[in-house]
Amino acid sequence: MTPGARISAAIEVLDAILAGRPAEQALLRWSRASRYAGSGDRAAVRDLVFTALRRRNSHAALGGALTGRGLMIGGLREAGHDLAALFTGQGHAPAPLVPGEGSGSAADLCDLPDWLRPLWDRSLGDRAGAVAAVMRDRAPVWLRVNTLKATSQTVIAGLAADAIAAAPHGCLETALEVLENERRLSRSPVYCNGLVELQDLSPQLACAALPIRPGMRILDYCAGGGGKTLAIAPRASGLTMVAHDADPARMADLPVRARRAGAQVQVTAAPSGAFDLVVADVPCSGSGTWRRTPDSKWRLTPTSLGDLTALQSAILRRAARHVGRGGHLAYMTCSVLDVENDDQIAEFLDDVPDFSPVSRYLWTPLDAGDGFFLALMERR
Ligand SMILES: C[S@@+](CC[C@H](N)C(=O)[O-])C[C@H]1O[C@@H](n2cnc3c(N)ncnc32)[C@H](O)[C@@H]1O
Repeated sequence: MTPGARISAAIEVLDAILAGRPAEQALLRWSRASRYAGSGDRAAVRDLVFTALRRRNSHAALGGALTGRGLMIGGLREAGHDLAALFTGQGHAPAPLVPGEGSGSAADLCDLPDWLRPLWDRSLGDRAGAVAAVMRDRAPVWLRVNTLKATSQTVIAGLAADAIAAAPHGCLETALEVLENERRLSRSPVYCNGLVELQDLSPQLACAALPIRPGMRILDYCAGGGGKTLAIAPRASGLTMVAHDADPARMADLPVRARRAGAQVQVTAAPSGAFDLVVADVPCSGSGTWRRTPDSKWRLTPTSLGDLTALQSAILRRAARHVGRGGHLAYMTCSVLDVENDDQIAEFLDDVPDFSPVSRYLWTPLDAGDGFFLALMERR
């Protein structure tokens, strides 16, 4: 596909997203209907679409309209492209610009929904503007070394053999940032043989901050695909790892992933008995991960956020019942919003007096990876 044809495709996909279709679905539909598009074309169109969604407000302002065409004009203007050379109307390129099109300004615009700004500002204080600005960019790719099978050094060497460059984080040696050729990862033996998992830095730091000792009984109460379960399993010997989720289908791949990682995990629909540590990685707005899923930033509404906070509160209380005396409860979200984080913990500690706070972390892209929250509490 020519550069102009890729832009036309991105315009079509963005229009479908603006009409309400989730981004992944819209991309998949376009890709199925466009057999002529190679893998490079699909990756390029995806990049154009995701960049436009990350910067939706400012690109719409620069492009003069909140439409696929407006977003692409705004994005290409911001990146300094020659619009006349791309919008030619020739072949599959978009129609030429009409006079005045694409002459808007985006000064002082923030790429967050307007209704969310007060919550965002209250949650992040003097970091609010800087975190919002970083969220306009692509997130780096991080790997977690599976220490049941490999060391960071062997992984780095194995990846290098596939021309993939990776480097460890200064504070957590088992977290590797992929610096070059990330698209080769899915075929690399290091990845296929379970020596690494794709996992952002911040949840890795959160799992590393959990108080884990050999022989503990640990319940991952919202296990989903098992990202936290598999990050915790290598941390000590003799752990009993139990994974639970209200939607068992979300855990369908967990046994295969655990086998590939060499980890022992019991999957259950009904956890029983007391645990030394219960992890509640609750459903959330994902506001810390909007670099990766930028369309969810525009889909979130005050109502859906209210529904989420009610669910988080209920899960936290249910998960707490499984913590034994002297055990810990770890509440996690990939959100930076107080209403999902500190406010939840403050209310919980007021309501459930046998828990006391131990520690609290809020990572943001300014100091780690995605936005991620962890509150650790102890049952007296
Ligand atoms: C943020 S995701 C978990 C991600 C997972 N821990 C990981 O690292 O891959 C939240 C999970 O909570 C589950 N969930 C929703 N309501 C729940 C409930 N009432 N009890 C337990 N799990 C619930 C969802 O099905 C979803 O899989």
